[in-house]
Amino acid sequence: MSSQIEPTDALLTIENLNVVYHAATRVHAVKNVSLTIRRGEILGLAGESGCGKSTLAYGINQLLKPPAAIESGAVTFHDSSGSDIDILALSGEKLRSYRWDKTSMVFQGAMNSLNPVLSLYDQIDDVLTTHRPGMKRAERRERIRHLVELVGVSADRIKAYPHELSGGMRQRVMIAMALALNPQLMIMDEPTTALDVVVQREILGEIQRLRDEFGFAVIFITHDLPMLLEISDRIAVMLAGEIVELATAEEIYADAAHPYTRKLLKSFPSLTGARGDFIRTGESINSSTTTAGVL
Ligand SMILES: Nc1ncnc2c1ncn2[C@@H]1O[C@H](COP(=O)(O)OP(=O)(O)OP(=O)(O)O)[C@@H](O)[C@H]1O
Repeated sequence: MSSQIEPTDALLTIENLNVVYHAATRVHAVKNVSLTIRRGEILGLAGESGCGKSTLAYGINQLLKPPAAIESGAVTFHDSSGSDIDILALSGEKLRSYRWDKTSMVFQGAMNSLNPVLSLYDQIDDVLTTHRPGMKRAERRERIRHLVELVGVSADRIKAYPHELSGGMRQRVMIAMALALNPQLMIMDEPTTALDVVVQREILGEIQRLRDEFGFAVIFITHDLPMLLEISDRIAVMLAGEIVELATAEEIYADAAHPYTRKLLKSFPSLTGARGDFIRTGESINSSTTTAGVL
């Protein structure tokens, strides 16, 4: 549970958000959710499959499509410039630029959504040419090399195509793209689920290190509560569309208040080891950061 940053002020405020799917049967997927994301924090969003985590994440970034509809609520981004942005009122170009500039997303299975016919270089270059039209070619080249190195991919691989890379490397490239415009918030929806445990931990270490270096906030979504206990500053637990508990990772681990949180904790029997470490790989993530970046 590393955090050199003391997150104090609000970056994103969600107020009484309600999202409904108007499908064959009406599904009230997000119920009256209110939540504040603090600048620079890693906020874990936990809960079993179907509880509404992705719907909430997509909703706060205005990425939901019919039959989903935001029925009510407000989402406000408190920009570092001092101005507040009413996200649900954004549309068109303003919404597109908000999404990459202020908030970026790494989706579930995103590593498979890289364009197979473009090199890594060209995919990252695409983000920069679209959103930073004033940037010169040489500046973009420099930025792309820097970005891939930041996420632990050697710059001499940037001309490679997605199929030439391992899943872990592809996911690192997705994170590099998400970092491209220096966002203040990164939403990560199960970013490591498809990866094996060792690679998963390296990438988690990388995310923490980057957060410490750049100070962006992260909403990290997964059903894997032990993973969240290790990397999050605070954890929100979702059950049937509602946030039923919000506390620091330490509080959740030591003294979860809600019976559902306790049930979730119990459903991971290998949570604690003899040394009190989380023993998914036998050591705590903080002690594994030295190996982060090794592929
Ligand atoms: N397109 C859709 N049409 C109807 N209902 C949907 C649709 N997408 C999601 N839902 C329902 O909304 C609820 C929340 O789903 P959501 O995908 O947000 O949950 P989740 O917690 O992210 O699950 P997972 O971890 O499996 O991704 C579920 O009951 C789901 O069945």
